[in-house]
Amino acid sequence: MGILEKISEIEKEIARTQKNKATEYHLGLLKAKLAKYRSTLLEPAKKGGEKGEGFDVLKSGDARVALIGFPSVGKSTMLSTLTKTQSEAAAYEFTTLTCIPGVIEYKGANIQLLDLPGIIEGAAQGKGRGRQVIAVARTADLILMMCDATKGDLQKGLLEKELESVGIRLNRRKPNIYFKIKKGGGIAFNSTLTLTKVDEKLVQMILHEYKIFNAEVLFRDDCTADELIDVISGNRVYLPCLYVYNKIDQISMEEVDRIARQPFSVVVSCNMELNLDYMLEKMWEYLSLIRVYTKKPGQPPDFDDCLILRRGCSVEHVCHTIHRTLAAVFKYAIVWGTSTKYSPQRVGISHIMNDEDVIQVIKK
Ligand SMILES: Nc1nc2c(ncn2[C@@H]2O[C@H](COP(=O)(O)OP(=O)(O)OP(=O)(O)O)[C@@H](O)[C@H]2O)c(=O)[nH]1
Ligand SMILES: [K+]
Ligand SMILES: [Mg+2]
Repeated sequence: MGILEKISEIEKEIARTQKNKATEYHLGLLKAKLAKYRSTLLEPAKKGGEKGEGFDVLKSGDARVALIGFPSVGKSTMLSTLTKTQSEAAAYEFTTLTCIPGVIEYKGANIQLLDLPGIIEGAAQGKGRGRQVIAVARTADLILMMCDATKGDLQKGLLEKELESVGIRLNRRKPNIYFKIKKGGGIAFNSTLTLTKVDEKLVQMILHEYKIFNAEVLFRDDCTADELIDVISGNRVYLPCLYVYNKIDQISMEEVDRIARQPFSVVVSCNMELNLDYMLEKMWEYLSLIRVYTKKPGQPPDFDDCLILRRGCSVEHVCHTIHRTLAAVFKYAIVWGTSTKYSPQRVGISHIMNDEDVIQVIKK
């Protein structure tokens, strides 16, 4: 039996197994098996097989955004509208066959936008260019999942399932489970709170399925068996995702309103250039980017040129961005903006910066 058949067998068995207390362990075990087989699909393709030609685009700029969606939802139209790059758009499916990079200039940042071939159900198992597209998606900082607003909610669910099956977790946090393989001592299992979704026996069974007999496992949240499997597998990526519903020029106002209210969703029309500004604003927010302006002593801040950093970054990150040796000679900094109680305020190297703060670094 091939891997794909094994996967499909297990999926079928999971589907027909009723979920209750008596089947809990059996299901947990099946899920662990499924995760193991699926991870073999992530391994690079063998020589002579499918190659990633045209897909290994170099990362550039401050962040990378990947356009993922079914064929003909308007991905290429979006790239051509938002960047200086033109990507062929047409009414037939699979117009785009490789990865086409463009640059969005927004709030002083250069954001790399990647147009990709459409993906379909079964993409994760190699249908179309599915595996190459998914490999690129894993390298992105944000997924723009584009759906055709005229086609209802089906596309979203199918795409999520494809990405989910190859270990891409959208809009979710990493499970708060401490996990460490040991040389001996058996399985040390603990939790910091009462667990309602797994118990020690299930955890042991799942670990044994992975042939792990010595490990320390500490649940710091009421996590599920699936989340434990994610942690053990270790090759999961956690990405923010914005669902972009295109072609709203084709649907009723009521329908537009309904879709726009869904979580993580924006509605646009690339052809008519409707609501793209709002989408860019959301994209910026989901990327967690911030702008920091620098100021030299006795001079006004340099508002023409900002540093692009991630939310939560410290003065130390700012120093490294300015020059790699600056942190070593750092004495203190003066910051104007919303991150301080007073403006200006003297801060240390671990101070956390906010969007649009101004900073002056004082050297030793
Ligand atoms: N009505 C309408 N049509 C659109 C809109 N955006 C794109 N289209 C049309 O949708 C069709 C497909 O657009 P593409 O940009 O080629 O779609 P794609 O997702 O890149 O397609 P593939 O590369 O084949 O996966 C074209 O005929 C576009 O003109 C829109 O906002 N409204
Ligand atoms: K198309
Ligand atoms: Mg295209």
